[in-house]
Amino acid sequence: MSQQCGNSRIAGCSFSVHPMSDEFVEHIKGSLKETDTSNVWIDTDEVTTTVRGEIEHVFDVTRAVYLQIARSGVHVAFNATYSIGCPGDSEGDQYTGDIGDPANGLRDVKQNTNAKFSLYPMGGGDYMDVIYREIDRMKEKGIEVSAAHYATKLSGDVNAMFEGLEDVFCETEKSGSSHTVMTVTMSANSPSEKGKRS
Ligand SMILES: Cc1ncc(C[n+]2csc(CCO)c2C)c(N)n1
Repeated sequence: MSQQCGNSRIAGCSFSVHPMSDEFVEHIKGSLKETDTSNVWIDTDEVTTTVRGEIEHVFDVTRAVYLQIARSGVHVAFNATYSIGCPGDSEGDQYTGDIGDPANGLRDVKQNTNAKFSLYPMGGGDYMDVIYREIDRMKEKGIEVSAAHYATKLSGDVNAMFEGLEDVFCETEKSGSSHTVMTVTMSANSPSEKGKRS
């Protein structure tokens, strides 16, 4: 595999979903099958799925896989690392440019979700200013925001959450970060949500 950075601003995400159910294999394989992945380069192995392409398609696909499972009511956890700037290879470069609109719907599914995210704007200077500015952007999306160690905690509607995170990622990139990394951990239908006790 080439270790050279590609020239294109291809985005990517390595992510996993963990449904807390005996039927986890069906949930994982089913969600990947139900999701339209035609606008991204995709590879699934025993640990994660990696998607690469334009930012809007990377977010559309990761949101859809998570939502396919979350909307069934099963408790599901999601872990993702989004990156743009120095992918280290050029796999998927054919998925860059104007290749169409996001292919997955599910935009009107109403589902509450809790998450923590961490933003790493590299190479632009003033990284803490960028992080504080982008946390405020999540508040403007109507997402409840609170502090956590090494991350920011988020709570709210899942589609607003993904929209906000996509905006954060885009705006960080646009405002001068040469390599942006964002980690997200998310959970839906957690039993500990009810009354926040267990
Ligand atoms: C999005 C996503 N991609 C891959 C895995 C890894 N994985 C764990 S069990 C399983 C199905 C049986 O092979 C797979 C592919 C994951 N958890 N989530």
